[in-house]
Amino acid sequence: MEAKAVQAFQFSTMTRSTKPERTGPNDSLRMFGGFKKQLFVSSKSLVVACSHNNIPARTLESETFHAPVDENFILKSKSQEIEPYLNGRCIYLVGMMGSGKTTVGKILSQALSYAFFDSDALVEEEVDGTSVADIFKHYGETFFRTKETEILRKLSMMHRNVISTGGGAVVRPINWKYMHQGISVWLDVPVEALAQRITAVGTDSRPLLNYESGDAYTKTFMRLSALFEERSEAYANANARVSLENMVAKLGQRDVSDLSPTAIAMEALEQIKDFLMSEDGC
Ligand SMILES: Nc1ncnc2c1ncn2[C@@H]1O[C@H](COP(=O)(O)OP(=O)(O)O)[C@@H](O)[C@H]1O
Ligand SMILES: O=C(O)C1=C[C@@H](OP(=O)(O)O)[C@@H](O)[C@H](O)C1
Ligand SMILES: [Mg+2]
Repeated sequence: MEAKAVQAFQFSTMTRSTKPERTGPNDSLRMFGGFKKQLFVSSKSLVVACSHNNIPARTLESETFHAPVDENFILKSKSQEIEPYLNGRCIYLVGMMGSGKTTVGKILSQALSYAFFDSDALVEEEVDGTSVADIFKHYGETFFRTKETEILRKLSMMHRNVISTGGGAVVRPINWKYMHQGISVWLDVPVEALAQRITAVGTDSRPLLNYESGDAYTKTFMRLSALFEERSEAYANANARVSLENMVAKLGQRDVSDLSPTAIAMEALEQIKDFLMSEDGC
């Protein structure tokens, strides 16, 4: 797909949330830390009308996940706080299969009014709509990785995108050359939770998980554990890290399964803010 086509693709598929309409006359001052930026926010709920499907939404939806308005209010406020400091740089989500890159990426893109791309989907498009599983089956993993690198090269020339990468993108150093044009965020999810999520939806779409014997969960857990062992150092190259285990401790939640994709998106913005401040030497 030529860069021009990718740009055209961006505009044809871009789903930008429209500017939020604030409600309530009594704006109250609420200091959001970080860049000592004062954000006047309405004391009432924030109605976010998403252009996606032209359905005015009281909540941002990502597939089957709905977040209460207050979570979206905070998400939008945090994104407005850091957006000026991003200077249009792309956000790359990295992490193991099942870590929520695609789900959280869509939510982040809406909050930042960025376009959203899933690198797997772009690879499939590049191979005439062939699924990732069939690309692995008919052309092999090396062919897939070459296409993945080409897609990341083209995306690195664009701005204002949230890009959910495939779980193996971190393995090739050349891919980091492209992802470091933007800001990379590692969604660090315990392998047990990954195995539960992927077992719930099946492993057919993830060809690297179809080798172990045993029941679906055990097979998936064993394979993910082996992959994580190989890759954990590569994921640590990311500029920012969202540790769901740290979130559980910080928020006093019982388990990582209690963390909604929107809450994880908020934490991602928090970690991006910390990275930006470290860049500024704050
Ligand atoms: N925070 C979450 N809590 C529970 N399930 C989640 C969460 N985030 C994603 N999922 C589910 O986990 C599966 C994998 O999510 P996905 O976004 O496809 O991950 P990735 O792109 O990293 O492989 C999907 O079924 C998705 O609905
Ligand atoms: O971890 C991996 O090597 C892969 C992860 C997949 O993407 P998700 O992380 O979105 O499942 C997809 O790129 C392919 O099956 C390879
Ligand atoms: Mg994905």
